[in-house]
Amino acid sequence: MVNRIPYRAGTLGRRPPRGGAGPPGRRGAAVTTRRPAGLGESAGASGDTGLPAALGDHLERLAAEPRLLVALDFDGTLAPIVDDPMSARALPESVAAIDELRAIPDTFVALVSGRDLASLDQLYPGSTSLLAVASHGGEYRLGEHSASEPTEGERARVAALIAALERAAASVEGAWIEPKPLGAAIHTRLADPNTVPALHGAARAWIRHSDPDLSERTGKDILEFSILAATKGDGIARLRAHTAAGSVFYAGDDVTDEDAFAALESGDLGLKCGPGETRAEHRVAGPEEVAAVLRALARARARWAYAKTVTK
Ligand SMILES: O=P(O)(O)OC[C@H]1O[C@H](O[C@H]2O[C@H](CO)[C@@H](O)[C@H](O)[C@H]2O)[C@H](O)[C@@H](O)[C@@H]1O
Repeated sequence: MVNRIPYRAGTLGRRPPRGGAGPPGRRGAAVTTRRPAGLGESAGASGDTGLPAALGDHLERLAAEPRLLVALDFDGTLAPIVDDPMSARALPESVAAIDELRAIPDTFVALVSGRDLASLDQLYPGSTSLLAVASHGGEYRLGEHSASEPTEGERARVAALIAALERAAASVEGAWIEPKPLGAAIHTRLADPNTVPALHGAARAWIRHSDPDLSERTGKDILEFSILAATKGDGIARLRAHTAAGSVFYAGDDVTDEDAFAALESGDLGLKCGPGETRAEHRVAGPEEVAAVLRALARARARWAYAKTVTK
């Protein structure tokens, strides 16, 4: 039986099973803390940041942008991947750099996540004072503006989806369902990988038969379905328009972040975190290295802001 213990007080939620449900060696395996090629090496490194020269130069150019948007994926980018999604936390070094950035005039920081807005707010202290795009572009909070609540009909579709996925996951040890306001996700990080294709097949068969208009997304040990087809690329476009930013920095680690990278324009900076195919221009090894990049960007941006005040 799948473990289904409520884990989010006051909202729908499930906690993944604890204690050895997963295949050997899976726990924590996704986090890479290795120094990326070029980071900390002198050859080709940029100034005193230790970053690869191309990345360091690009950060310097971005730092001098009159209006800058820094948009950041949460899981796997700010927060190392963990077994229990509600235990994920952004690295303190990244939070410190974000706080520095958001204090600089004409510098906008946004979280862009597949999580729903409520869970993002629960995990990231101070998130309510940042711009946010959640549910892979389906929910957002841009100052006064936020996405409308799902209608009664949409809620009924989501409830039917959740019930179907829970039925499908019930017999798969280690699999569990994360409900969201606009859909639901099947988590299989703790399941035997051999059991996953049949579970995904059963879910997709129900969707084909019962609600073929649902959109599907894949990610790290996760398969998600939503009543909205919005993407993180839509989120970037919305954020760019809202902030009137001249350039965008975006960092992300997973498949759905590719939609955000695809929405970047000339001069913007895409940073892929970790392995895997990407259309991002730059790459680092993991969340620790993302923190180093954010720190470098915050310092460069602060220098730029200071220089602007003294030359006025
Ligand atoms: O867009 P993101 O902020 O990266 O969110 C993507 C999904 O993140 C969460 O799942 C992932 O992280 C979990 C915690 O590290 C991990 O256990 C899971 O295997 C990953 O897929 C979150 O639970 C999902 O709702 C997000 O869509």
